[in-house]
Amino acid sequence: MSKLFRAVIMGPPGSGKGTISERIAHSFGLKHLSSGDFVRENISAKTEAGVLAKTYIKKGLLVPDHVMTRLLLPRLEEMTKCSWLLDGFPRTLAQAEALNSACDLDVAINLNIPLETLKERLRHRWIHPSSGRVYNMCFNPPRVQGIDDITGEPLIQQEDDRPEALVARLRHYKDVAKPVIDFYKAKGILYTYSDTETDQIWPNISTLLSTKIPTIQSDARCASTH
Ligand SMILES: Nc1ccn([C@H]2C[C@H](O)[C@@H](COP(=O)(O)OP(=O)(O)OP(=O)(O)O)O2)c(=O)n1
Ligand SMILES: Nc1nc2c(ncn2[C@@H]2O[C@H](COP(=O)(O)OP(=O)(O)O)[C@@H](O)[C@H]2O)c(=O)[nH]1
Repeated sequence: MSKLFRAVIMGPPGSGKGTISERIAHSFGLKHLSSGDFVRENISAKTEAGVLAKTYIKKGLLVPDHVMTRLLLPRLEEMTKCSWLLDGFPRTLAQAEALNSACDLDVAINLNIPLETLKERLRHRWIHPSSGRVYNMCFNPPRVQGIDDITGEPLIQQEDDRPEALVARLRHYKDVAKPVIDFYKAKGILYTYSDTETDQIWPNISTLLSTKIPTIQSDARCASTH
């Protein structure tokens, strides 16, 4: 009997969610769903939820739960034949509860990375805004400094990746993420990884997923979005 695999990945800004999600998508053929990318797509397409979301993001605020769930859940409901990994959602307990009513998760990956490491990584993070591709000038630099490998377009640094902004973002993250972590712990699906290096964490995540995913038939595997 084929079974679809559903996972979420959580962690503070800079913890490596995007980087690890790409590795998981590539190695296990899951679809990587980035909630940040969904938000950006909706803003560009000027959908009702996108227009609303933009008013919050412009002020540096999180998009309210009802807007995020309105934006995300219909997309998930379309993916009835796909195994997926959701990155950046849920961020709050209300989002986790809404997701729980829509589908059963198999695994919640939680990245627990020291503050100093996060600061250092985000200081060197460069982004290709239209695709969401992420680089790090030390860990995975672009081929040409300041230029996206695929499109040749310029890379940018995000204002809120500055160390001063990061401390406030992290404090907020801890407050809202704690109940979500407890929610998944109580369900028995939480897997927490603590280290300063993605390359140390990755083999452990890969081992975990190898034990969970072989039962999934190949027709339930979907290509990555990137
Ligand atoms: N559950 C979510 C997901 C996203 N967003 C909004 C706020 C973010 O500023 C924006 C982009 O989301 P990303 O996850 O791409 O970006 P961040 O910079 O917040 O995340 P990180 O630094 O963890 O990669 O979308 C939100 O409010 N709630
Ligand atoms: N030095 C270093 N940088 C890393 C490591 N893992 C990820 N990065 C970089 O750190 C930044 C944050 O990673 P990202 O995947 O965007 O994290 P997210 O905010 O949780 O999605 C990016 O610039 C990555 O390229 C690592 O092990 N070491």
